[in-house]
Amino acid sequence: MAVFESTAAEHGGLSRPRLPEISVISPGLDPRPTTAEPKLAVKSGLVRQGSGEENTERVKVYLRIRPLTETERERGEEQGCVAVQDEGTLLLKAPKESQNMRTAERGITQSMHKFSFSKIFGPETTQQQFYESTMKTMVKDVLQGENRLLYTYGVTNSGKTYTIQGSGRETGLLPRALASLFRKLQGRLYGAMDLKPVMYQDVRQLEPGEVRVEEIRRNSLLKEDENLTSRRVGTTTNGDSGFGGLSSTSNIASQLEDTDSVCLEPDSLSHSGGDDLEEGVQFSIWVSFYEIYNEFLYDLLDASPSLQPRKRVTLRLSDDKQGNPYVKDLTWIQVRSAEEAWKILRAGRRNQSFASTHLNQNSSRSHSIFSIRVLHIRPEADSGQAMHISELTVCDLAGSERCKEQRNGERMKEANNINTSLLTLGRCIAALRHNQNNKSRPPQVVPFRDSKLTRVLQGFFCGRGTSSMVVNINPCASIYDETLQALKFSAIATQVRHSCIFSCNVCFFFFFFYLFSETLEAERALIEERYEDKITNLQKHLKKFYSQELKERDQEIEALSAALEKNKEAGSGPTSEPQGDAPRRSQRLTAQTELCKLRAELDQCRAELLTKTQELIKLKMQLEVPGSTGTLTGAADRKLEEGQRNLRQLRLDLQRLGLDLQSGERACCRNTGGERLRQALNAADETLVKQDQILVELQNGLILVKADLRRKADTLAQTQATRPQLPPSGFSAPTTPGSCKKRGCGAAASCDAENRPPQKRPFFQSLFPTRTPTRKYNTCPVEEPNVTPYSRILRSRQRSPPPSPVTTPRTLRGKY
Ligand SMILES: Nc1ncnc2c1ncn2[C@@H]1O[C@H](COP(=O)(O)OP(=O)(O)OP(=O)(O)O)[C@@H](O)[C@H]1O
Repeated sequence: MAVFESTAAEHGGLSRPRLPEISVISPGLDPRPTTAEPKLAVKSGLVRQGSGEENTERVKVYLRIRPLTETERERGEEQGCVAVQDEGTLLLKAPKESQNMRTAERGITQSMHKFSFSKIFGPETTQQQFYESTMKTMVKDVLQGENRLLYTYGVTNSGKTYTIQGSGRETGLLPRALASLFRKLQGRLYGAMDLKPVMYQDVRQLEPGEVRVEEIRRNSLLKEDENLTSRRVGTTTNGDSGFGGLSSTSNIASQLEDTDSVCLEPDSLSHSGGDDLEEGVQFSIWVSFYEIYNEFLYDLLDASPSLQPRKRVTLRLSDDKQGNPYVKDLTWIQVRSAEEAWKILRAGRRNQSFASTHLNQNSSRSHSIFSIRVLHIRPEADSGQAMHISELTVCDLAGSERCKEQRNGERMKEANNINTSLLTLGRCIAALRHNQNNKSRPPQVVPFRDSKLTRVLQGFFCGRGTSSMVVNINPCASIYDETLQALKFSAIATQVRHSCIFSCNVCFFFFFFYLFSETLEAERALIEERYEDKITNLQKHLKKFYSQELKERDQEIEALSAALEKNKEAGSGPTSEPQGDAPRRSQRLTAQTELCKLRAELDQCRAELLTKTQELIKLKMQLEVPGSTGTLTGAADRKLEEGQRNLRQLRLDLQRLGLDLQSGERACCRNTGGERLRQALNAADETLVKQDQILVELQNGLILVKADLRRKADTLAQTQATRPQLPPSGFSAPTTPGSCKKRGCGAAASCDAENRPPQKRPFFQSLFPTRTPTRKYNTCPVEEPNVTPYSRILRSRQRSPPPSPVTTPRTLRGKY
């Protein structure tokens, strides 16, 4: 079965919420310090000036495995899933019931994992041994002016609090560090009352008078701790301190039972005296204690049990003049001995958030941060220049755990916040590692600001100090999967080197870049807002302008439409070129209407022409005279010939009219020849007028001929009367006196002529009907000298009867 070394080398970007299941072996990333790595010159700081990060130490990551309890053994939790291979290598083997084993059986993950650490401490490791290997050096560094951070990380119930604070006589790292610190400072402590408030104010940016307040708090806390210690005897159940119901004094009391004074092994006190301390420097020790609970900061030293229950005051994070974050208004208390500091720690612990979970009856529900500040003072020098501060911070992180296993809503919320802040810590460490290992690539932003925890610890990751990590694990098989995740997280930390000045600058750069980005973002939002306003205004104005324009256009269109309609109504035809389909259609309709009118007129003309033709035919028939009367009818023949010519001419004109009408129709269909149609019609009208004139002339000629003939007939009759003779058979007495009223009595003559063949019909019989000598021929020029035959004919022409419904000849009709 393959074994993989979990170095988390493949840990992706910052956005990946989960650590990779399997990491690839990367020999070049061996996290263990080698002998070739140079040791730092402690005095000169964390890194030597001008040195690169390659010369800096890797972050120390210690692993501590807690022993199984009897109960756990009885439950069968010991399945050999955690095995120490050597001093720095741990092997994890997934137990059967674990999720990891299930996924491994499906071939998704591996069932065995190998991890490397700076040093691994097994279950048999004592508190003293652990202190000696981890924190002892750190205390020494702090006294020499360095800043150090130690934090514990692990699953809940894995021994973090035990490691830091201890239990019973098994005192943890912190009390041992305090004891060691004060032992080393024996005879070098600066008197608290002699410390000028202004000196501390310069560093912490406190208002004058706060130191005095802190003195009062210190005394109050120390007094309360004494009261607590005296009350502790017999106190077992009353766990609520009145601060949110989260503290459990009984548990704390039981933890700290019989530890009224800090109990230390003789070894830890062996390094007494300040051999390594600078000559002439005196020291003042101040402590603070606060917790991060549900992403809120609470001062654990800002409470007195004698006070009534009240709402806890949250602290704010701020940045000092150098851009380093610090907790504003945090209580710092000067302590003069390890015992005093320990008492203050215990008093503060009473305010810490604890709760009972399914894994730990007294589980820390918050990250607690205890800080020791060492003021380096030269009494003979100016206070402002002589003072230097170093810090030792010990952070007991809350344990990571599965949220789903929390049935209580409050516990679930706590677990969520704990896991989120731990995840952010992991992201920060991963980003630091990425930036250190990939210098050619653009640096990633380290998300210190994403959680309160990473923000308060930021300075230690950015060159203001070094950090050491203690990973606590519980070898119980039932929490194997959680342990595996914690170890994967810690594997990333083993890849990180302590940040040098450059990294610090990079971090500050990130910080300022972040701030700058935020400022830019705010400005961008502001500009966007302004421009949105401007755009809105512009849109409003444009809308107004264009609506006005449209309104005016509409009005213009309406006016034009009205004018067009008016023109259409007024115009007799298409006077202008059609524009668009609608006008063209209307012009076509107008032309068709006119065409209909013209057709009607033409029909009327035809009918009249036909009538005239018939009349002419009749006249022709009437004018037909026998050869003996040729001398009398010569003029009539000439007139008749002329009439026939005119008739031909009339036919030709009619033909031309038809053609014109046809072309007019075509022009009308094309909708472009309205004018031509009009001209054609005018021409047709003119033709008709001419024909009328010709007809009138013809009729006049005929009348003249008739009158002439009548006169001659009268003369002939008178001549015959002088010689009595039988009247010719062609003459008959007039039937009625008024039968010849019209046009030379042609109708009466035609009545007789109908029964005879035309060529044999006597011309004069048809022209002169029989009448009495006293005939009432009102058109007689003798009887009516004012009424000439010409004027009568003209009158009759003007009063011509309406055209008879004579059908158009087929030949003509076919043309249309
Ligand atoms: N190295 C050890 N030797 C003996 N007992 C230990 C050791 N480590 C832890 N324990 C015991 O295990 C229990 C759980 O330890 P602790 O409370 O320190 O866990 P924790 O990780 O702080 O839990 P949480 O995160 O829930 O606060 C305690 O009873 C503690 O005394």
